[in-house]
Amino acid sequence: MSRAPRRPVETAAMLGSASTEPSIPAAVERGIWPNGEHAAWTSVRQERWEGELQVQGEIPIWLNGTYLRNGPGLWHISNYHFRHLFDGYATLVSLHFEDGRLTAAHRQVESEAYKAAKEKKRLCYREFSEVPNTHGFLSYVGGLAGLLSGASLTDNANTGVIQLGDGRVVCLTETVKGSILVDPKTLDTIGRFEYADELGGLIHSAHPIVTETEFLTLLPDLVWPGYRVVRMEAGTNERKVIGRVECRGGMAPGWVHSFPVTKNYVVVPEMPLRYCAKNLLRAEPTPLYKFEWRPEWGSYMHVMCKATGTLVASVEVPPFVTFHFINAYEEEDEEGRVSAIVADCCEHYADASILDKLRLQNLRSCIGLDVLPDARVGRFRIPLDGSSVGSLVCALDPEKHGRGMDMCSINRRYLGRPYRYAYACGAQRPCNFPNTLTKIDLFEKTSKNWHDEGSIPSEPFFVDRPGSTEEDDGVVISMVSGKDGEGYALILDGFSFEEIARAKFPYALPYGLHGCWLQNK
Ligand SMILES: CC(=O)/C=C/C=C(C)/C=C/C1=C(C)CCCC1(C)C
Ligand SMILES: CC(/C=C/C=O)=C\C=C\C=O
Ligand SMILES: [Fe+2]
Repeated sequence: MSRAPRRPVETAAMLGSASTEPSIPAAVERGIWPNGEHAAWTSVRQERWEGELQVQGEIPIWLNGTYLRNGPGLWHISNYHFRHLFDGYATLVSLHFEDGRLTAAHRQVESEAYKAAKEKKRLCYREFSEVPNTHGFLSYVGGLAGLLSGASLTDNANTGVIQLGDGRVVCLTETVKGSILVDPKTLDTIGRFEYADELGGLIHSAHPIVTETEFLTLLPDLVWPGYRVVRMEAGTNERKVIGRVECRGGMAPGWVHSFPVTKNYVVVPEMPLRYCAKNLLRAEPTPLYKFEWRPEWGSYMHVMCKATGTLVASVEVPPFVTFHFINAYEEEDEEGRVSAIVADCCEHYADASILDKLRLQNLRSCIGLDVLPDARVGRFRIPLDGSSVGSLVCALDPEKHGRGMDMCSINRRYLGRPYRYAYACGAQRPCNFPNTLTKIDLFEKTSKNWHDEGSIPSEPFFVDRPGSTEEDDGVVISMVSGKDGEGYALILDGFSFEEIARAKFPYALPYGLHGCWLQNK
């Protein structure tokens, strides 16, 4: 049984084309998108492009380096259209700043999944919600074996991009095999990042914590429900286990898209949104995809000492749903002993329906409708005094960011330390997706917001000014998909949150997820 295409073939000639000149259909130039779609949710026009951008305003002369952003930018193969935002093949975008000038480029990441789809003109690996066609019992068994061995899992590294302490640049997703080395100058795919250890594991957190000295991540264990906390020293490919956390509740670990750290501790969240074996095996997606909602299994925060692997706390907390932790830090009592950990996240009021709201059909068809579920800065307090319960509250009035918020960054120098400012996408309602950029002041409990009607900005990424001493002394970079088929790189001042420069791309780029900054040495 072959699947019927869900939507008519799009105009964008994509798989296979490698032209460096943008070819923009006349209708798109006039701002009319095929099927009335927004550029944010329309597949990237071509495999690659690079060129200099004209800058309006002024790029600070100190901003010297490259901002890389990854995301799922291609949502169809031939005439087969993917369902979910997270299914798209990875599109890597770069903005290279030098002496006030800006050159940009984008290029598809050449994962095995992408190359096979291009060659065979069909889906060949399991993506976030898509499963390749199977026929009959034997292929069901084959599918099961492929899932258990990891052979059928995608390596489509579409979630983020990081720079390791030794300078290597890696695109990542939730599957371990989807760790792909790229050349940040050419955006060429170099090849798979091979972990030189025996840890195995098919999935990991999409958001490792990366510093100059180490890479920390979580490997969820679906067989013996728990998480291994692992560390890879900069300059090596070898992960070593720091320790293991057993799940407190239920038969499967919770989804760990991200996790927070403090100076001395790794925090392992155990969400009620759990991996689900039955849903992993299904060919057709459920509203919670590979997961299930199990609040009765409890919600927990575990705290592990980074140096020793000792579990120092494991507390029950109210149910929560988060993709992204913002930051965490240690609180001390009068004697200077660490008495609690504060961990902040983009929290969706324990409502997992946000996952299904990220279906492309919903994103494309509900523009302007107020269907974005509420979200807040959720602040956990995890006591380290032996208490069994932690708390979760709003860190500020969610109205300050339009009751929507996700896709956050901070000044990286404050990672794991007390901090004041978070940058995120927020909401100006009515909307079906975050459509503003917000700077949140967690001391004053206020915000500054940027909005361009009809536009969808991607994650605001804070870059600090070399030599700065104030936390918000720097710029915030975002890439914006405009409503009329235009797209631009946007630079906001970190302190005032006012626009200081923008530079138009030759054509709008789709929405992207996470980025990193590579400082020119
Ligand atoms: C883009 C993003 O934020 C998340 C992507 C998640 C992916 C690609 C998850 C893939 C998975 C499979 C292909 C099977 C196993 C489970 C799971 C990790 C959800
Ligand atoms: C786009 C997104 C999650 C991305 C994961 O990497 C969440 C958006 C939430 C909307 O409020
Ligand atoms: Fe993410």
